[in-house]
Amino acid sequence: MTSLTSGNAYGGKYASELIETAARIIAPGKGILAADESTGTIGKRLSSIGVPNEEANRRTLRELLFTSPGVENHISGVILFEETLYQSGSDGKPFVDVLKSKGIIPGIKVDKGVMPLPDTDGETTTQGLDDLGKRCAKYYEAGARFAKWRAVLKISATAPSPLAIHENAYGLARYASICQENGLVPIVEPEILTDGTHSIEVCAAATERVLAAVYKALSDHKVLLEGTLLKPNMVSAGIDAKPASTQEIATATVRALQRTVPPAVAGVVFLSGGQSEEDASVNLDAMNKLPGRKPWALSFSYGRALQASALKAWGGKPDSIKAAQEAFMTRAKANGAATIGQYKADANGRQLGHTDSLHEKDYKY
Ligand SMILES: O=C(COP(=O)(O)O)[C@@H](O)[C@H](O)[C@H](O)COP(=O)(O)O
Repeated sequence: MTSLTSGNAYGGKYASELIETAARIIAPGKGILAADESTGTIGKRLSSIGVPNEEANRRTLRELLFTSPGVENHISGVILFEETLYQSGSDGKPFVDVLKSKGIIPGIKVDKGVMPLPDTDGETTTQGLDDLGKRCAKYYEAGARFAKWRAVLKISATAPSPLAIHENAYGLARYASICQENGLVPIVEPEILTDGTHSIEVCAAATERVLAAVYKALSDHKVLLEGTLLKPNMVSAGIDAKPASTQEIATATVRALQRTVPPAVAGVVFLSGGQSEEDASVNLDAMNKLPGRKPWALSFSYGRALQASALKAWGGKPDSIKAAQEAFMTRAKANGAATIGQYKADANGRQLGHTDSLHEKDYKY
């Protein structure tokens, strides 16, 4: 019989392990916590609650998330920033071991941020390929089993331009290939920002063009799709346009995926992209409730939409850690239910602040 890893795809020593890791991450009812904010970004989050951006405070925030009672019931993987991969909790236990002891898979952000593409309308390319193989090998050794690389695209009269689409698609594909050679499941993240006044149809067309280019590039680089995850934006109207309905977002997003993402891809883990916590849950739930062909798991890899209420509830106060953990678990549970189309919208969401927009203009770093 032909093996799963033959054909035009990576079939090296990690092939079966990659397929297994990806399958564990997209277990029904579970998804990914993106806790990979770089030092600058976490600084913004901490300053919003009046907490200084110091290693001890970054550690406390991450520790409260990773040790929330029952976190393993809804979270299958956590994306870490390099500092956190090598950090230990207040009891001296390495965070990697804390996660592994709960059956949660540690992941690592490996991109080094974006650079402008000259002569474009503020478009960018992502950096970090040069020493990536060495870094992936080191991260695997440290316990990471998946990785994340974020390409950032935008919508304007001229964007996403053919140059930005090509450059970012091939950057993602090269990254994915290097990850697989080193045993890490690549999360392929081509994020189209929501900034703008464009309609949902414009976003749908741009998302389809970008995803089609990404899968052509992944094929050219012989990436084993079964050992990858896609982290796309949901298809929606621009932040300054009339908002689309939940049903419109769910339908347009699933249609864009159907048209461009091969069934071999293990799963799709959406980014929240500045949606409110409640919208991120409701939209994911609506996609999973939609009838029609969906050969991949539809799950989450949220940063802001999993952490915003927890951050507020914590406020940097030791006495509020339990309250912060409860707030985090409320969102983790909601999104876990949404992965199987069983989330019931939160009637109290407005009072609790879960419906506040988490959008940040021009979210690059
Ligand atoms: O992709 C992500 C999804 O975040 P989101 O759900 O949109 O808040 C995250 O991993 C972000 O990329 C991460 O929080 C950004 O941190 P920086 O790399 O900007 O510091």
